[in-house]
Amino acid sequence: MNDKEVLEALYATVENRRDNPKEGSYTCYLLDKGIDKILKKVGEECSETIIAAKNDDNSETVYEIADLIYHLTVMMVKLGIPLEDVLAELDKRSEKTGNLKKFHVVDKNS
Ligand SMILES: N=c1c2ncn([C@@H]3O[C@H](COP(=O)(O)OP(=O)(O)OP(=O)(O)O)[C@@H](O)[C@H]3O)c2ncn1[C@@H]1O[C@H](COP(=O)(O)O)[C@@H](O)[C@H]1O
Repeated sequence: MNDKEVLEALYATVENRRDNPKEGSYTCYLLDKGIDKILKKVGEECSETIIAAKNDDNSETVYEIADLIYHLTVMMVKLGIPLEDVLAELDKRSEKTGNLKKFHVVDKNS
């Protein structure tokens, strides 16, 4: 899977848990608890990411960023925010500053 597909697969999994609840699923547990619980988890994972980054522990920081992205994805699904909206917003900013050209980045996702 390329980077974009990884995010799309995660988003689709969370939507699937919402539409087809599964016994023992942590995602279902969070979605059932509601938006306040999900936002609390986003806050916690954000703080844990900051602590790991401050400790100069890149492997722990990567782990915490992944936790944060997962909880943000649950939040997006709960709020009905499509992944495409976030990707489009990032893409718009990238076009504005010409990032791909400026840094000679090869866009492997296109
Ligand atoms: N990416 C994740 C992911 N990242 C973190 N977590 C869970 O997030 C939880 C966070 O742990 P914490 O210690 O902070 O929280 P806790 O004390 O267990 O629970 P709380 O009472 O604080 O909510 C752990 O249970 C992790 O397993 C995730 N759970 C699921 N996914 C993805 O969602 C898919 C479906 O998972 P289920 O919904 O569990 O089937 C998985 O295949 C993954 O792709």
